Amino acid sequence: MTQANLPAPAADILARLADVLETRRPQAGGDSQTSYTAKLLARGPDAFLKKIGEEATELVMAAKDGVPERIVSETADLWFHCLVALTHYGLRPEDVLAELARREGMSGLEEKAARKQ
Ligand SMILES: N=c1c2ncn([C@@H]3O[C@H](COP(=O)(O)OP(=O)(O)OP(=O)(O)O)[C@@H](O)[C@H]3O)c2ncn1[C@@H]1O[C@H](COP(=O)(O)O)[C@@H](O)[C@H]1O
Repeated sequence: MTQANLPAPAADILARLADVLETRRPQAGGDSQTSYTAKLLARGPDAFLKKIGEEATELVMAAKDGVPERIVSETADLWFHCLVALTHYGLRPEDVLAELARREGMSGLEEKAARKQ
């Protein structure tokens, strides 16, 4: 899907998904019987952190195979589980987007060199 075909600005999609995930928290009454996210959040960090590891590995395998559809699908799975983790820790995709915005235009090589000083 190209940028032009996206149904809404990407940040809106992430924010809307995060809004849904917040309703799945145990404190918000998330129901493990009807929601995958609620089940994952109720099981605690070990459960969703393990999923992040699995999805990252699946993305690596998809990338090695070089099939674009699978790379996109596995990346979506990985992003979703990262959003579940952010939800647990009371963070939002906007926090990550702000960090990426802060880094915009900053060379990765310069940033790494600055870290060493
Ligand atoms: N974007 C997603 C999303 N991406 C992936 N997944 C789920 O992530 C799970 C993990 O994928 P796997 O390939 O590992 O499948 P699996 O072997 O069945 O997983 P496990 O049983 O081993 O955990 C699958 O059940 C997928 O359906 C998602 N589940 C939900 N969402 C979004 O979250 C919203 C809320 O979902 P619920 O909380 O389930 O209502 C949905 O409306 C969607 O917008």
